[in-house]
Amino acid sequence: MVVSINNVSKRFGTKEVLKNVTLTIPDKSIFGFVGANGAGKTTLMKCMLGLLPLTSGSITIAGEPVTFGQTKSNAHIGYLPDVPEFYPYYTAREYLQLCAVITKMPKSERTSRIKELLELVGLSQTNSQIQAYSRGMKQRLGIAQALLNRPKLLICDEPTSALDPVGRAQILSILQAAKSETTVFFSTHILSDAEQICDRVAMLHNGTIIFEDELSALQQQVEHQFVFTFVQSVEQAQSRLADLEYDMTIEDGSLIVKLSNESERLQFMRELTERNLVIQSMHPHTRLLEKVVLEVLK
Ligand SMILES: Nc1ncnc2c1ncn2[C@@H]1O[C@H](COP(=O)(O)OP(=O)(O)OP(=O)(O)O)[C@@H](O)[C@H]1O
Repeated sequence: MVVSINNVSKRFGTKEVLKNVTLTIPDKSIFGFVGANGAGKTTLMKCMLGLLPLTSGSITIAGEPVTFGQTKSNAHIGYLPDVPEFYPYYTAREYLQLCAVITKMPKSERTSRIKELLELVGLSQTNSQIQAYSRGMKQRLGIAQALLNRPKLLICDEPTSALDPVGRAQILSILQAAKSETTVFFSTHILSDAEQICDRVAMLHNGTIIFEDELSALQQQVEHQFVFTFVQSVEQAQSRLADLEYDMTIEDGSLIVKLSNESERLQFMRELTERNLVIQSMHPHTRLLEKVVLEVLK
């Protein structure tokens, strides 16, 4: 386990922001840390970086206990804050060269590591100064900087939140590629981002972890579920199908039906035709985290 968070609580005055949080993060995985704004995600990340003292509990990173202030454990961490700051008049290459000097990277490694990282984040062909960068480009440079010294853990605070869909997709694919050399821990309030790349997901709600699981285990919960909308109202459709023994529920104006195999799906289509129900749309259920979250919070 690269990270072990044991019973961590954090209070600001009388306000308890983290309540007995326990999490372990396996090596070389992508761990999605999901929660609404204000849930306490940044607070936990700052605790992992030794930037905030814990009220109680303990955290270990790569076997090293985290202490408040100058913590040795930070030697194993690369960190991308939600709004990374750079020297605006440098190019990406110059900036990474400066970081390599500051962090005392051996000279013999610098050129090849910087080349490798610029390629990873798609900035190898960009020679403009950072001041001309889009938000997405700055986030990508931030990832390159965080990965420079081959950390065992990459922590990213809401790396996709401020980006358009293309920028978000680029960041997600970079994080996925980074997994071959490090463990990625990233926070987000965008459930579909976590769903796309995470091996494991934990959800923080009001300072408490309300679920934590392998994404594949969550996926099983919605496997074989299909979402139908009809020309008729969903209530009408449900009542016309009421005599059949399908597992059906209504969600947001759609009918969710469990159809476990091809013959069940074909039979269901026949039933729809026989009952004069006209399909407007049909697709597999994919919003699984949203569904799990709604169920947990019910
Ligand atoms: N230094 C502080 N003093 C007092 N309260 C704080 C402090 N830092 C954070 N908080 C409070 O703790 C709660 C959790 O904040 P935090 O920034 O950890 O949430 P978050 O999940 O990262 O949300 P966001 O996505 O909006 O950043 C918020 O109510 C915030 O106001």
